[in-house]
Amino acid sequence: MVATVLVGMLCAHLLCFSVMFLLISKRLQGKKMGMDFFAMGNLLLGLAYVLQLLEGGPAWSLMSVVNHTLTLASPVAYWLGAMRFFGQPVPLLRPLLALAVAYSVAQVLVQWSLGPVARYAMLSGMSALLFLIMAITVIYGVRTFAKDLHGEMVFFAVLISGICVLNALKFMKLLEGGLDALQMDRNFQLVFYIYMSFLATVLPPSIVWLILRRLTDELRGIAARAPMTQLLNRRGLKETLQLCFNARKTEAAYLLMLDVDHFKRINDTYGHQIGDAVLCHVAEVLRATARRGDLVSRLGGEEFVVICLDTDTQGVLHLAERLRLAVEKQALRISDSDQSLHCTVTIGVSQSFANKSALEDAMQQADTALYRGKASGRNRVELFQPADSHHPVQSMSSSTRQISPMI
Ligand SMILES: Nc1nc2c(ncn2[C@@H]2O[C@H](COP(=O)(O)OP(=O)(O)OP(=O)(O)O)[C@@H](O)[C@H]2O)c(=O)[nH]1
Repeated sequence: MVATVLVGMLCAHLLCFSVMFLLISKRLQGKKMGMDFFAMGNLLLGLAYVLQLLEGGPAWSLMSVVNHTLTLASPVAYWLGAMRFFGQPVPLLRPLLALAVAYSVAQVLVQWSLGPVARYAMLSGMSALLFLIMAITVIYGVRTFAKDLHGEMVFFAVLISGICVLNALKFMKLLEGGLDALQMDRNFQLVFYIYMSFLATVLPPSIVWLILRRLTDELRGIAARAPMTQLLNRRGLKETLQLCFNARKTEAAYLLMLDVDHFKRINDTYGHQIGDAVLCHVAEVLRATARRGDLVSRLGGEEFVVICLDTDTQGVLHLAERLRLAVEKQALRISDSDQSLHCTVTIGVSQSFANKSALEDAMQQADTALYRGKASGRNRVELFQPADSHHPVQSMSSSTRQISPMI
């Protein structure tokens, strides 16, 4: 009786969460992250338990063959769903149909040649094997494809190992005690159903949590980047810098402010579309030339900021010169024409700073040095000098800046 109630509740859980997964997958539209596959996994397992309730006990019937096939197909659907979640474009229906046909034929052959115990043992053995492979893959994922989901993956590995062990025990009990081991109210079967009910309650919210994490990470990524260049924006720069200082990855940082020279002329001569292409080109050159770990951002207009971590004054001046040279040397080919467009940048470099609250000061310093560079002829690197604070270089509006030909 207790076991029947447990299995009944298990069915209700599985089928309700199947509908919920389906609704979420519809809501996610194009990028379903495997939710439709998880819905299918829950549906197959839910139907398998419905058939088990209808059967009552071990029997050789079409219903039993279908029940076993559905039971084995559901972890395969979860498995494929997990692959989808991690971005693999795997199909669902064809593998499931192939499995259903192959496993149904295998059941008939095993029942006919080895008897009913062997057929039930085959289901437990195959399930244990599937869950073992799943647990190993999840543990492998902690170190490779799912590094960012470390805690969640360990949690899944523990849960999957539990069901793997229970299926292995069932396999052995069947070999030792025959079909009697499957009586629903036996202690082992009760433990089995309690664990399955626990999984059916805990796993779906955990999967929804994974989806939520992916979505919020994506939203945070979108909010932290400028759409045109895909570089960090001001908000993204501040957040990433804070993370670097929090993780104590860096003791001190330098801020480089880069401004495209005579950018207004580029816009006026070639139009805003080419102006935008120049900004994307400069962004790409900066991204490719900066060191791994340096933070490259566009704050707006034709101004870029690079934050260099783990270096000293000599190192940052060297890097700034490398960036300046890279922009000067790499021309942008204008599409639909043989022309290529050269541009240059002027770079102001701040003094070193060691926490996020000093960021605004560092920007001010780099800005002051940048304007000194503009006043001194552009296409150059200028380091902020403490004396600049006493005799600040006047910020020049575009109308008072010296304009020299550059294209
Ligand atoms: N195409 C394009 N133009 C932009 C964008 N943001 C700002 N601008 C233009 O960039 C130009 C900046 O010009 P100025 O600030 O006068 O500076 P400049 O011509 O680069 O001269 P210097 O900085 O003194 O060398 C302005 O004409 C802005 O309209 C953008 O996203 N795309």
